[in-house]
Amino acid sequence: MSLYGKVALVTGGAQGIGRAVVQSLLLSSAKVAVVDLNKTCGEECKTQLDTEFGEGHCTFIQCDVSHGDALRDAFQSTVDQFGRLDIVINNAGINNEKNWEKTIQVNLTSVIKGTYLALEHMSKEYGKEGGTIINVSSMAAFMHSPHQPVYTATKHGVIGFTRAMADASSQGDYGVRINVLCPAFVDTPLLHSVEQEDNMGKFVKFKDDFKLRMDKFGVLPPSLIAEGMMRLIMDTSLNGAVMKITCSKGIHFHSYEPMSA
Ligand SMILES: NC(=O)C1=CN([C@@H]2O[C@H](COP(=O)(O)OP(=O)(O)OC[C@H]3O[C@@H](n4cnc5c(N)ncnc54)[C@H](O)[C@@H]3O)[C@@H](O)[C@H]2O)C=CC1
Ligand SMILES: CCCCCC(=O)CC\C=C/C=C/C=C/[C@@H](O)[C@@H](O)CCCC(=O)O
Repeated sequence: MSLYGKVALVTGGAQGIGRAVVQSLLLSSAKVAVVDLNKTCGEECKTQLDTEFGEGHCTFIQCDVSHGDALRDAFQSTVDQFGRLDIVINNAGINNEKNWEKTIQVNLTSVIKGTYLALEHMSKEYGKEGGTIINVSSMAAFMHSPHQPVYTATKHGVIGFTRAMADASSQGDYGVRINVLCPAFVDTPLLHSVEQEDNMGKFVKFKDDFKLRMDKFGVLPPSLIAEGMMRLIMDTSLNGAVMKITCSKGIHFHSYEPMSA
């Protein structure tokens, strides 16, 4: 299915998982706003994508997603440049147990803010045409470990928030599908931050345990996460889905017990 005429916004889109998703969106003919803190990486990314896809298909907006007004401006700038918004990927994330308050701001608060801003631009509640939102969590929300307590907490939070918002969307007739994606270990720069005391603080001493888990469970290519993301975007039957991507089971979904009294 083509995404011709659709406009996407990807936070943390300049490298890693976000960069792979941007590539897939452009290959499907969507227009894409790459929203990222890293100016150098973002500008390099745009130059490469302009060369590959031609100018005018993507834009780079430098923005710290944890600054609420800046994130609001990034959404507005996307709509100003491309005329509409249909797909929002709240992907930007960090792994910092030392500055754990920042980890909560980037990984959870900004995902909530990004979801609310997406709804302002896409929900029928606001007179808009509908759309789809994907929030990025992690398998860390299902398999906790001693080296990332706050990171793990934020990823649990992303799942709970997304599932509740998906119900709000269906019951409130927002016309917006809201799903969550949980990758296992992925080969990106973030994965290497686990070795650094600056990121992990006192939990850095558990890095060998982390590496053992990586050896045991394997490391996924970012392209497979992009493939899962495209499935969540294209499959219009999905709302409130929790997609997991692991080496052992590939792309699959978590199933929950039905709600009981
Ligand atoms: N790499 C992995 O093994 C896994 C990653 N994830 C999640 O996937 C998402 C993407 O991670 P990766 O691509 O691995 O990381 P990465 O570090 O390779 O890329 C993250 C991107 O987000 C940007 N970013 C960071 N803080 C930002 C901020 N405040 N405002 C705007 N942009 C910001 C960075 O500049 C970077 O371009 C994160 O939410 C992460 O928690 C989930 C499971 C596994
Ligand atoms: C240093 C920051 C990077 C953050 C890394 C993560 O977010 C990593 C995710 C953590 C755990 C991954 C576990 C993977 C397990 C699977 O391969 C599988 O064995 C689990 C199967 C369970 C299932 O799919 O239901």
